[in-house]
Amino acid sequence: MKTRILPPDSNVATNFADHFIGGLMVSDEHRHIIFTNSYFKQELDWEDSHLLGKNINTLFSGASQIFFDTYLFPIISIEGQCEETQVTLLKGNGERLPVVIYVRSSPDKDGLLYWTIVPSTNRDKLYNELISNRERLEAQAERLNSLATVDELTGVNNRRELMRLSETLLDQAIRSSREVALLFIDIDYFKVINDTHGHAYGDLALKQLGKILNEFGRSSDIIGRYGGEEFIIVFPDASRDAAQRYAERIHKLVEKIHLTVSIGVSQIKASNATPLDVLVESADKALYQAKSAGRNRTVFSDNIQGSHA
Ligand SMILES: Nc1nc2c(ncn2[C@@H]2O[C@H](COP(=O)(O)OP(=O)(O)OP(=O)(O)O)[C@@H](O)[C@H]2O)c(=O)[nH]1
Repeated sequence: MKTRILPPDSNVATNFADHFIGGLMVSDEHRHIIFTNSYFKQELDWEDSHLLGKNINTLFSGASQIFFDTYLFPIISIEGQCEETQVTLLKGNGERLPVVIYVRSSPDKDGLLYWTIVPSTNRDKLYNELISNRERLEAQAERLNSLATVDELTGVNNRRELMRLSETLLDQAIRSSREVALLFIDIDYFKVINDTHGHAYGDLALKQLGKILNEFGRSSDIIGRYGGEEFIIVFPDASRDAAQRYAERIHKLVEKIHLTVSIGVSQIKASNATPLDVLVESADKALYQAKSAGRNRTVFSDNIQGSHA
């Protein structure tokens, strides 16, 4: 098949300009418009007679004109072109249209500038879609992360996250010879509450307790649901007195939602590198003592003595 080559004098260049998907324009050394393709008439509502021979400023917003003088023309005079710049074009009917322009000076140094003008509406739309997709994905990732770490019913850390955070806190405390207290909190007679008022009521009680503990703790405290009606709080820099006061405040707060809890407390002292599971086990034993001694009280693991709230 014979290749078809267009003769240099064919009018394909003009046709091409008129079929181009954006505006093509040429301005002279006085910044007067000397050529526009049919896009200006068909899509931008400009008559040739209103543009040809006019200053290019006719076509652009005041802010865009300032931008031309301070950026676009200086760049073109140095680099010969200015690529992909967003400005505001004024349509023949007065509407404003965000466009991206590419401007290139003529290599003949005759002062002519060749302008390509493409509406950026679609580009902006695409960009906004990308942004909102990204935000959606981030929100989903955050939700998944929260599902993996937060106990859905009570809003406190789930058991796995509780243990993970507690291990970290314990490691840091042991390295810096600081004290740590672990409070094992268990609702009293919760089975009776469930049996008397129903499981949904029991759930609500757990939810309220989770909220109270979350609001009560400092940001450095780790609060989590260890199991059914059991919660654990681990907090640093806890002297015995501080842990005692902490537990007493919990007893008081819990009364407000018509519950009582028993609390077992274990501690690590400055130089004593106790592993987390040993700390949990000691607190659990102290909790058992608190239950045996009549509930609604706190017992410390080191002396297994009752102390009424
Ligand atoms: N509503 C509700 N109940 C739960 C949940 N998880 C565990 N429970 C209930 O908690 C109750 C715990 O009962 P027990 O271990 O006998 O303890 P208790 O009745 O609190 O008695 P003491 O701890 O000895 O004071 C059981 O009836 C469980 O079914 C939960 O997510 N929602």
